[in-house]
Amino acid sequence: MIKVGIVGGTGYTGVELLRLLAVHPDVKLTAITSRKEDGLPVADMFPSLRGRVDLAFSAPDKVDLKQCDVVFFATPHGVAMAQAPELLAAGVKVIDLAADFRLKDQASFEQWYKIPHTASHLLEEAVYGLPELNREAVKSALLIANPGCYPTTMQLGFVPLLKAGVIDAGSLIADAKSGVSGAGRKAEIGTLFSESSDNFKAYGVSGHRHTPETVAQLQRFTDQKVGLVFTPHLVPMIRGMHATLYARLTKDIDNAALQALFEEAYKDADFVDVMPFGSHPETRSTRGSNMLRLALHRPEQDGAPGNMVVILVVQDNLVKGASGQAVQCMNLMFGLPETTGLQQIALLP
Ligand SMILES: NC(=O)C1=CN([C@@H]2O[C@H](COP(=O)(O)OP(=O)(O)OC[C@H]3O[C@@H](n4cnc5c(N)ncnc54)[C@H](OP(=O)(O)O)[C@@H]3O)[C@@H](O)[C@H]2O)C=CC1
Ligand SMILES: CC(=O)N[C@@H](CCC(=O)OP(=O)(O)O)C(=O)O
Repeated sequence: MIKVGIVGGTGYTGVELLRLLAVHPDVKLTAITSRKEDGLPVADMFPSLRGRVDLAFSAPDKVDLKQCDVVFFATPHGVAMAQAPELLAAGVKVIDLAADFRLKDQASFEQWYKIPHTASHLLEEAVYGLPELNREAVKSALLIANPGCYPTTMQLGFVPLLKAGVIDAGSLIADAKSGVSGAGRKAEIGTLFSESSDNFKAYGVSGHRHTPETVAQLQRFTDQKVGLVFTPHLVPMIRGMHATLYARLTKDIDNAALQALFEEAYKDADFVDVMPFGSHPETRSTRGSNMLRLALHRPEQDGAPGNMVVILVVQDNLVKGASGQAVQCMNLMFGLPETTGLQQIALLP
């Protein structure tokens, strides 16, 4: 059994890790931290876990995380970088759901996250945990930088086209919407019911920290210089993410060949569903599951196939966009089948 520790067990990605790992056949939950809830049985805070998780939260300084085989950090940016060096030195694998190790460039991290990087010597060794694009590296990783939720949708949507060299990499557009759980469980005015329900707004339009992360990753797949306009929105739903991606075609390619590019790219990907051309994936078709669904469209111009391709991508921000993806990485790091414990079908309605 893999002994698992979770730092930040009371947040949304923390409890999502608990939901998935409590029924994972190869995992023994060993330590779950919370600074505020030290001593409280986990199932007292989350009754959905009654009978499944019999641990109590421990303050981070009261628990020896070095007894674990792997520690997940479901914490704000900056927490994992403080503890990862010691854990790695003790032979413990680390999966950070925050951004501490996502950007290889320290200056870029410090510019976007406004905190000094205190473990920059680990940036090079950290592996970006997007298995569909990085599977072999994930398998041998000791330190995983789990992608942000928006970057997962953008990369899985754009990469097959970039790799094939059929689009202009310099003019990518991503118009994405997230459920409110994407902002975490901490109290904030913007996520109050009366602020976020019956309302719809864009944010971070002039610059969002997921842009440099996504551009850096997309750049791995093309010699062209990547340019991305990314506009995130907050929508009045709890879970779910929908991205509408736009790319300008530079090659003469028909719709069947476009579709074939995606089917080929994801033929071995259990968690990417390439839907029939022209489909309209719904966020609820991924709710609670680790599946990301996408579909291609080619709007007509003057009665002929136009030169823009539109990719619709949906996922659950807390599962494929965070905790499910982190468990997918853990499975690969420990030599398990990638899908272990992640076979849930989405909840409907
Ligand atoms: N929500 C989402 O959809 C996604 C989130 N992420 C990333 O995952 C991480 C966690 O997000 P989320 O679960 O939403 O956040 P939450 O705000 O819901 O939870 C944060 C957790 O971290 C703990 N925590 C806070 N500060 C510290 C600290 N200094 N030391 C130790 N523990 C701390 C909190 O518990 P306590 O205060 O009791 O210690 C709490 O359990 C973030 O970095 C986020 O950016 C990534 C992808 C998607
Ligand atoms: C709705 C909402 O606020 N979403 C968060 C993204 C959450 C996440 O994936 O991001 P990080 O791990 O990079 O912080 C945001 O826009 O910052």
